[in-house]
Amino acid sequence: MSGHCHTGVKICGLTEEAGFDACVENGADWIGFVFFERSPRFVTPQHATRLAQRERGQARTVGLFVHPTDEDIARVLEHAPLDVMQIYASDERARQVADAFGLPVWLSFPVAGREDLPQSCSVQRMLIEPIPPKNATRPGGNAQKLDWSMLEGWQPSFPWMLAGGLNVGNVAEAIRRTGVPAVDVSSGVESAPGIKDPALIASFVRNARTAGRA
Ligand SMILES: O=C(O)c1ccccc1N[C@@H]1O[C@H](COP(=O)(O)O)[C@@H](O)[C@H]1O
Repeated sequence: MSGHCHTGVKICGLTEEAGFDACVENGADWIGFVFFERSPRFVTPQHATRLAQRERGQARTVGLFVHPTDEDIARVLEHAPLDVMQIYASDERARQVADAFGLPVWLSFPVAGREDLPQSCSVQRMLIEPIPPKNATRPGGNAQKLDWSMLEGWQPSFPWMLAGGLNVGNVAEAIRRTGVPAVDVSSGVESAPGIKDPALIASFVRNARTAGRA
């Protein structure tokens, strides 16, 4: 399944200038900053701001939060110019965050099977990804792939995005099989945890765009 003219691409977990610039040069739609201290991609709000102040092209910035308090979010927004907040939280808490901060919110939504897929979306977008492994130290960014067969024929009426274990070699197949309108990647475009590889970013964006047009 496909037929989209533009598959949205988010590159998540930028920590350094070369990776950030590669996102911009290759036309990524969203650039993600991880505000979760136990991640190898963690950045302070000040560091994210310094990166975001570089040329941003068409890209918008996404701040990733894991079960944040309002204070956690406010502390980041004091410095970092975010366009979107991606959060790991309950549906109700995500709605509260959207109301409190007036920014678009994407809700990370881990699923194990087709029966877990959301029926509705009370924020701006649902980010569908796998449930993390039992011993994982973070809820995402584990290079773990979802079983895409559960998404075949799924056509929700709300915006969604696919994350988890995507890379240069499999993103086109993921888009073709699921018809997903936007994809999100972190580990798959890295040379080491937290360090993005500009050449992999270029190939990932190109492969996603080509598949979306097919
Ligand atoms: O990237 C992280 O370190 C991270 C930490 C905590 C929560 C989420 C995190 N990443 C998100 O998970 C997806 C999938 O990552 P991957 O491509 O499988 O490595 C990533 O795009 C982030 O949105």
